[in-house]
Amino acid sequence: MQNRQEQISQVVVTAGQMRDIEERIFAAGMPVAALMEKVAGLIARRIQEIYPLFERGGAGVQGCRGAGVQGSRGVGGEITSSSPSSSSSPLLFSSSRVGILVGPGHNGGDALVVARELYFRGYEVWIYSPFSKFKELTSQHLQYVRSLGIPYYQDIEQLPDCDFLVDGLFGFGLERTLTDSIAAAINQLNEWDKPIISIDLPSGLHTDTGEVLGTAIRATHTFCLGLWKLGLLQDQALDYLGKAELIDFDIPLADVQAVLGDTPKIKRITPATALATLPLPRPPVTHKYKEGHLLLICGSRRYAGGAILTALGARSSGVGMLSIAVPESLKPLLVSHLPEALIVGCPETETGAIAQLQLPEKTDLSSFNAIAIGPGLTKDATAIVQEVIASDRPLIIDADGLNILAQMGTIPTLQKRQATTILTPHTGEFQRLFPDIADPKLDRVKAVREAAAQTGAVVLLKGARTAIANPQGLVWINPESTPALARGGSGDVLTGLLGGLLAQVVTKQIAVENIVATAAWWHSQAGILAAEERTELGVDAFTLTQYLKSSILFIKL
Ligand SMILES: NC(=O)C1=CN([C@@H]2O[C@H](COP(=O)(O)OP(=O)(O)OC[C@H]3O[C@@H](n4cnc5c(N)ncnc54)[C@H](O)[C@@H]3O)[C@@H](O)[C@H]2O)[C@@H](O)CC1
Ligand SMILES: Nc1ncnc2c1ncn2[C@@H]1O[C@H](COP(=O)(O)OP(=O)(O)O)[C@@H](O)[C@H]1O
Ligand SMILES: [K+]
Repeated sequence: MQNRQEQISQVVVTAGQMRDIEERIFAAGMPVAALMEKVAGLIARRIQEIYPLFERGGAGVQGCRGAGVQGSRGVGGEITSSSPSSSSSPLLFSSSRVGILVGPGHNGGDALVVARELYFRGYEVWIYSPFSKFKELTSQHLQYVRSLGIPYYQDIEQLPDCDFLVDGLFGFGLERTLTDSIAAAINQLNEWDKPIISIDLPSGLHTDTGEVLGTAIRATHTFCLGLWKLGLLQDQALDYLGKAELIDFDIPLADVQAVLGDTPKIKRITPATALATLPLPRPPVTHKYKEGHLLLICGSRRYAGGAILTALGARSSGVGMLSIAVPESLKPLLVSHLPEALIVGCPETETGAIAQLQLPEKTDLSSFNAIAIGPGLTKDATAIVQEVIASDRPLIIDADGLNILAQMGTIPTLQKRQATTILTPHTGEFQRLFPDIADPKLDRVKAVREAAAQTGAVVLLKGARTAIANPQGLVWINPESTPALARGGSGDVLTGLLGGLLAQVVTKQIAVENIVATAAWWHSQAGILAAEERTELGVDAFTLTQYLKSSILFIKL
């Protein structure tokens, strides 16, 4: 049984689902005001950790940015206080200065409670809200903070210079495109280039698609409340989120289950979900053919490197046996890079692509637990793509394999397949495969779901937040990655890794989409680790294969 924290960290909700979950909590007796108090208290405490009071005049300066106190646009404040962080000798404190952006709904209410708490902790607090009508609870909080003497501005130009801002303009209640003065204010706030902590989500983002509704706050931190909102896991939102974290406010799992129920779920891949699928530990008594036999079909005279990278990705998976079909002329090259693999040299077309599969004697496609085809093939390798699609083997199709599949007619071709099929397109390949599915850039999760439903395949749509769907509508999203992976060849490595993993576990009653999710997670974690050690510029595809093998990844778990 997974613990609560692990279960909560997998959950992804839409605005509608979040509203229904909250409704259940309120209907069960939790007062709305009490929940707001609790949530905002957690936010205020987290803010104090990230931006502790700026301390002046004593030893051990612990403030976040000295620049905030000098060179200010507006009034700087100084108070003498014995705050919880003071030592026995009285110190002079200069409070950190916070601008609180308040919207008309409960996102604004959360922000006002944060304002009050930070004020009492010694921060210098200013409130900005251009609205004249507020929800009742929000209005009460506004009245109270004003009674405390916290300055309140309706014109953005009047808001004094701050060290950081807290964005409580809109949360999941945003329904319409932002225009006019509020849009202008958001643009102005972004131009100030101050750190901004967004409550729940950066104001202006669509909660489900991550689309920018006119304009949006560019946050440095996003504190997602209670459960991960789907929009925060969509590529188009990433530029706006900064560092995103979940503020868990103890939503009962029973309420989450009651709302999400049996409907297909969207889930975040976590280290625990990835680990559960890895073929570890190995049984003590085993042999190479029991640990999976993968056939890779890849490469051409033109794209020899793609074959090497795919093969190195497969090697990193720990697969028991690796066979690699390449054009005959590439055989010496592959042997020199992967001495342990069985290299199958195949007859070539005039252009140097694989013309047909020529397996060794006593071997046919049924000898393999899985096949991965595509990287570096060129579009001249049509015959072999047709042959493996017609086979009954678990199959991964990538790169030129996908382009050939698109020419064959994606949906009618795949509907005939009985065995497992996995497609791993990037956005361009996806559009060629599925020209009738609405632009995947606008809602990647919806697009990948439709693709899986139409083909009966598991579809992995590559991107900054790779999304994986099975034909029943279950979606996994990879919540962590690095732009260091945006380099030629890193997709080839993923195909090999996934192939090797699939060959090892396909017979173990593990859901195929879980295997795909684990490969995507492993690939990204290796990229993150490599980028930490070598910067985002240091993760070429070959280096990535070295990091895939790093045991640190699994020791971390
Ligand atoms: N009830 C509570 O105590 C809790 C509050 N939470 C907070 O409440 C938020 C949701 O609150 P709400 O449902 O009030 O919604 P929001 O505060 O997100 O925004 C809704 C308000 O904005 C207005 N609005 C929507 N689109 C607009 C536009 N384009 N231009 C101008 N005004 C627009 C609506 O009329 C409404 O007044 C969450 O995001 C979260 O911050 C919860 O997360 C936690 C529990
Ligand atoms: N900005 C990014 N952030 C995280 N991962 C990325 C980013 N851009 C690309 N990737 C990952 O890098 C890989 C690129 O694959 P692909 O486009 O097939 O490249 P290639 O065909 O050159 O190998 C995919 O796994 C993708 O998810
Ligand atoms: K917000």
